[in-house]
Amino acid sequence: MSMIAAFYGGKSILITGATGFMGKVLMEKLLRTSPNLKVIYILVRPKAGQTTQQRVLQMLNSKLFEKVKEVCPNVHEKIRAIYADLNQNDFAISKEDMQELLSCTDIIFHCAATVRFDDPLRHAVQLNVTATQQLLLMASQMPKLEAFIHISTAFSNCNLKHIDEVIYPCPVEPKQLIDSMEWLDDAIIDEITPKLIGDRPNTYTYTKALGEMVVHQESGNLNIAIIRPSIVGATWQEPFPGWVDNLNGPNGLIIAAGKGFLRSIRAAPKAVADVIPVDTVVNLMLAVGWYTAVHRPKSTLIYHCISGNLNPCNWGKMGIQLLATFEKVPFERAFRRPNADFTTNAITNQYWNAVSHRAPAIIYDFYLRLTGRKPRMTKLMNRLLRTVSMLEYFVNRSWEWSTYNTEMLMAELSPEDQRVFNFDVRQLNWLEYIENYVLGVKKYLLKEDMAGVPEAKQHLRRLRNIHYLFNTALFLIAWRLLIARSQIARNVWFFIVSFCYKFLSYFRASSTLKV
Ligand SMILES: CCCCCCCCCCCCCCCCCCCCCC(=O)SCCNC(=O)CCNC(=O)[C@H](O)C(C)(C)COP(=O)(O)OP(=O)(O)OC[C@H]1O[C@@H](n2cnc3c(N)ncnc32)[C@H](O)[C@@H]1OP(=O)(O)O
Ligand SMILES: NC(=O)C1=CN([C@@H]2O[C@H](COP(=O)(O)OP(=O)(O)OC[C@H]3O[C@@H](n4cnc5c(N)ncnc54)[C@H](OP(=O)(O)O)[C@@H]3O)[C@@H](O)[C@H]2O)C=CC1
Repeated sequence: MSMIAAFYGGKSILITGATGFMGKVLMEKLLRTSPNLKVIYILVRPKAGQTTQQRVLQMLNSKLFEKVKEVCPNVHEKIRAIYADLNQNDFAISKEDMQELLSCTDIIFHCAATVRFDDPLRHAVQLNVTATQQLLLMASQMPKLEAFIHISTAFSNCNLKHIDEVIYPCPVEPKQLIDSMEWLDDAIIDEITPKLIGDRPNTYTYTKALGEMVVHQESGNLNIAIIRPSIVGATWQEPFPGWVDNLNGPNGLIIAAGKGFLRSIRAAPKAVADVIPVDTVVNLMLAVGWYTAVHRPKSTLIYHCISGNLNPCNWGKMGIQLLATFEKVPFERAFRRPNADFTTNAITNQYWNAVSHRAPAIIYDFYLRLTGRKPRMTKLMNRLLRTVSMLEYFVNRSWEWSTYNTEMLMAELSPEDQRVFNFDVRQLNWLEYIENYVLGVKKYLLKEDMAGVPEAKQHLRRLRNIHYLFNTALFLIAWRLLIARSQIARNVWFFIVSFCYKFLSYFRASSTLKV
């Protein structure tokens, strides 16, 4: 019997960010392995015209939750959605709901965050710092609370090369920053943002670091742990391989590469691609929740959830495997044939962006205009290149994270728990994982049917022929223009033609002699 699964039995668990990528997988695993848990409270806001209840229903009816319904048919009853907006005071939770949360919660998993790299500092501070502070305040009023698990990111200290399982000091006091956000206007905040974030690449990593500092400062008597996952990718094994549901991290780029929009990237092929499957992160979260509540470590432990030091894969290898999979199971209606060129040189990158990305987009828009349709490819390409430029920081560097706490925890688990809550990434086969990842992107993000694969392959063959034709035509035109303008080119041309003629004559003469 799994000790961890038994631990969650009968518990009331509060999850923030449950509608997000990680939150959904966490809920699914909890319900599947501990169907006798008491309740999962989730803080949900209405969104895109849907009420909180509608959102939860839609989520539970998705493919991700199909398996869990077999072991826990009353899954709807186990989840209690609470209207909340983490940007509001007291999260805009009603008095009755707040009372219930305060008196009943046993464990908190704090996953909610803004993960956008370009969020204005005010918004990122509000969600990643102030909301964490408010949640800690709430937690301190929960008499039954056994553990508070805070999800940060391995990149919160990405300005360092080697990162230990400690909280590093921030150049600014989080409380001072929170206070200043109240009286500074947006224009001034935007102006000082680059100075504040310093050598971090964006407001996301900066505010996640501040969030950790707040957790450290306001932990009081709470039993707290911090988990720092690296780049979270599709599921590895559970509930089934390859599940993804948003365009963050590698997902958007896999689509862009598979559809042939993105054919080269400024990235170091040897840099470690520190991707970690979402189910691995969730298994570690649940193990940490159990360990923190049961063993009550004296200080806040930080756990790095990364793949690089145990089972490294690099971007070059990932690119090759992606191409091999696109070959086997291509995405439908590709714009161009997939390709994955890497360069670390900024000028070469500009060149490839112009030739391989912008020029085809302009030509395609010209074709759309000619056929009476609205041009759209240039706009799409500019947006994609902007996204790629924001991710470049993470694909041109490697980091080293120490993993003593994660390894200690692995050793603490019983063999059964090591199996059910497996977070040992050494067992991951990258080639298989990447293949399933691409299949998952195709099925769950692009909603493409496998029946369309032969047609997609046919389409790629057509694109290859168009590519050859286009290149031949371009070469002939360029050559013709050169011959018209340059005596040297003309001489070279006559030399090649006469050489070929002589070669053919010799070949014909020698074959006649043999006869
Ligand atoms: C040559 C080929 C290559 C070969 C292959 C080589 C290997 C390939 C492997 C790949 C290497 C992976 C490197 C990963 C590094 C991750 C590092 C993470 C480190 C930290 C991890 C964390 O701790 S935390 C999670 C990370 N946090 C994000 O990852 C959010 C990012 N994101 C945003 O910060 C905003 O998204 C941003 C971008 C501002 C746009 O902002 P924006 O306002 O312009 O756009 P919006 O987001 O509003 O979206 C507008 C439309 O773009 C669509 N779209 C959104 N994202 C898209 C996307 N990535 N690719 C395409 N399309 C995307 C969206 O679906 C909308 O489509 P529509 O308009 O049709 O609805
Ligand atoms: N994905 C990754 O690669 C990595 C993620 N992380 C961390 O993991 C955690 C989860 O990330 P992930 O699941 O990928 O992120 P998502 O963007 O998928 O989910 C974010 C969640 O936060 C919720 N949220 C955002 N704003 C509010 C608000 N004002 N009120 C209530 N809820 C809100 C979202 O709700 P809604 O659905 O309403 O928008 C959503 O449920 C984050 O803390 C992130 O920093 C760390 C490393 C890597």
